Amino acid sequence: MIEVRDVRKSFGDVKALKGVSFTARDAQITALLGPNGAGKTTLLRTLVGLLRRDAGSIAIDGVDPQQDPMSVRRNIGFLTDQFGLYERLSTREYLAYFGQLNGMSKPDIARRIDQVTELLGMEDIVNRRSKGFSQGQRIKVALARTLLHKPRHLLLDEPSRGLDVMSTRALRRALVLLREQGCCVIMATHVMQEVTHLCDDVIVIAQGQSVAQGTPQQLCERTGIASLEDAFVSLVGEEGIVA
Ligand SMILES: Nc1ncnc2c1ncn2[C@@H]1O[C@H](COP(=O)(O)OP(=O)(O)OP(=O)(O)O)[C@@H](O)[C@H]1O
Repeated sequence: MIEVRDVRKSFGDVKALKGVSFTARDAQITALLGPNGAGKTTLLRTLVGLLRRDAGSIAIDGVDPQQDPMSVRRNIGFLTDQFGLYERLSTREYLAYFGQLNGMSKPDIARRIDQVTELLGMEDIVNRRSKGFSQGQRIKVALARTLLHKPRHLLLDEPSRGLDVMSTRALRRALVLLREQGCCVIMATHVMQEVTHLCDDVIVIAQGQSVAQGTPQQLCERTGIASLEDAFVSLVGEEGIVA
């Protein structure tokens, strides 16, 4: 479970987070919805302890990532917008390296590489070096790395960008499986269809503030609007300004 209370973060004069609060539960996929520049990436980076918050509290299964970053990172998979692939390593070598960093045994690593390769349909690239990989291929490798150690918490920053239809479906299947296994998934996305079909809970963030949380249906009921996309626009205002 991830609990966030009144988290604030500025970069100089830019107030990226101005008070974000929510709870993301285990065995749920929680969408983080917000306009460009709303603070989603900043929030995710703060949750894993890559950025220091200025104020507020964060508890990941009760642990503050600022107090104990290593223990939090062992239990988290984080897909960022920067994939950080090593071009001279094959996908298999790259995944094995991260498996070792996460303290997995060799047989475990070999088994999991086979599983994520099948899950994400990566058979064609698992033995290729990543130099020259397409955007979709790069994101698959990064996703595989994120899933390899079966993290208790999964934070995904726009995971389906650049994926083709088959890969998007594979990603959704992988997330549903993780949810069944009790994983707490938070996913920043702009794809409303993904939210409607996949997500149990939605956090709406605008201008650095959390403005609403609920199931897609609850957000529609709250705004009196049938479509989630229109409800979202109503909640954040046409210009991304909180209604
Ligand atoms: N390192 C930084 N230095 C200065 N400003 C930053 C930095 N990182 C983020 N910001 C600013 O903080 C605000 C929130 O940015 P963030 O990337 O978190 O938004 P986002 O919701 O992820 O946006 P998008 O949907 O466009 O990816 C923006 O105004 C951005 O310009």
